[in-house]
Amino acid sequence: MKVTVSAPDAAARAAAEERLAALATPAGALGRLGDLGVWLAAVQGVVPPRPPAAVRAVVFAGDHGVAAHGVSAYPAAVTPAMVRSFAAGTAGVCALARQHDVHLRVLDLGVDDDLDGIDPAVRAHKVRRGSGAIHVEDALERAETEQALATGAAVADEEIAAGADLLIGGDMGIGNTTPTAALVAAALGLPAEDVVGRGTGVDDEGLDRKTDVVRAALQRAGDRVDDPVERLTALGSADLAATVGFLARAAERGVPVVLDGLISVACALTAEDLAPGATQWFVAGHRSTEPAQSLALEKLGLEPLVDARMRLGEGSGAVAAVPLLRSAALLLAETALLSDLL
Ligand SMILES: Cc1cc2ncn([C@H]3O[C@H](COP(=O)(O)O)[C@@H](O)[C@H]3O)c2cc1C
Ligand SMILES: O=C(O)c1cccnc1
Repeated sequence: MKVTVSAPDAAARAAAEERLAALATPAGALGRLGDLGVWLAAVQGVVPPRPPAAVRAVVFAGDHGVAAHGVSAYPAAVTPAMVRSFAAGTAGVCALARQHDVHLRVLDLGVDDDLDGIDPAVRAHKVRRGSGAIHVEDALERAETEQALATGAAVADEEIAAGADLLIGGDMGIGNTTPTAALVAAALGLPAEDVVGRGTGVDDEGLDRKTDVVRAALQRAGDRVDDPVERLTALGSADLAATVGFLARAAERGVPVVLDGLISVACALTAEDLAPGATQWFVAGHRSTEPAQSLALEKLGLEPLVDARMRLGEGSGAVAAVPLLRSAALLLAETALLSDLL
């Protein structure tokens, strides 16, 4: 099930590069903001680019079987509690989203709770409760992976139909830095020790347990991980597969995406396997403290915009980068040309 992705507009990129070089600034003085303006022109197909005005973020929530095996500093009960907090607008990313005028919605793909009383729209896409503990069993049945991938793609279509000109996929799910570290290790052919980080802040014993879980999961999955759908079935979860489907569909539809931390970037790495070329539509919002995120970004050839030692997830690092994207577009649009001043 390969997805076809077109390249961003090469003529717009070339024209934007030319305009950037002609601005009344010393050559290269805008640094990453200059590159970002050029990228925006290429993905929008217009020079100068428009500042993204309809930025829409979706938080994909789900629980992870490994959470019962000492891999997180927090209990799984936090996941449904946080989903209620997202719905109430009180999660960390909600404050950032309000500040930067980003539309945010949360969807339960696999929370291990019925979430009684919550807005039914939040639960409408649920695939299952929780996922298999990946060191002992598959995370999902293959049909569930396919359902979650299709759901994520449909959600991207909904957001694009609502007018999105920039998309963000966020995450909520205690334990999710374990399967995402495993997804990165599997995609890059790296051992567990290289990818595992402290997530919410596990101590040294927790880090050892987490490394053992990832090692056992990789061993158990074997070469099934060569196929991205099998990789998600063995090592992922419904929320992660939906995020992959969401990112792949955004690229297929030619809508740019700002990536977040480990969860987002691990899903982008998987989306690139499913939809070769998808990364051309992605920009890295921030650098997480998780080692697997940096390894995956390097593989994708992406350099993060913000490096603020954040490790929250939720899409927060991506939302925090939105003002830089808007600034980059405005700089390219509103700065005079040096030749007009002399
Ligand atoms: C209160 C709270 C809010 C969060 N918001 C995002 N995460 C993040 O931390 C978790 C991943 O880390 P680990 O793999 O160590 O469990 C996920 O829920 C992720 O969304 C949170 C975690 C907590 C505790
Ligand atoms: O990198 C992330 O997104 C991250 C890190 C720790 C915990 N939750 C998310």
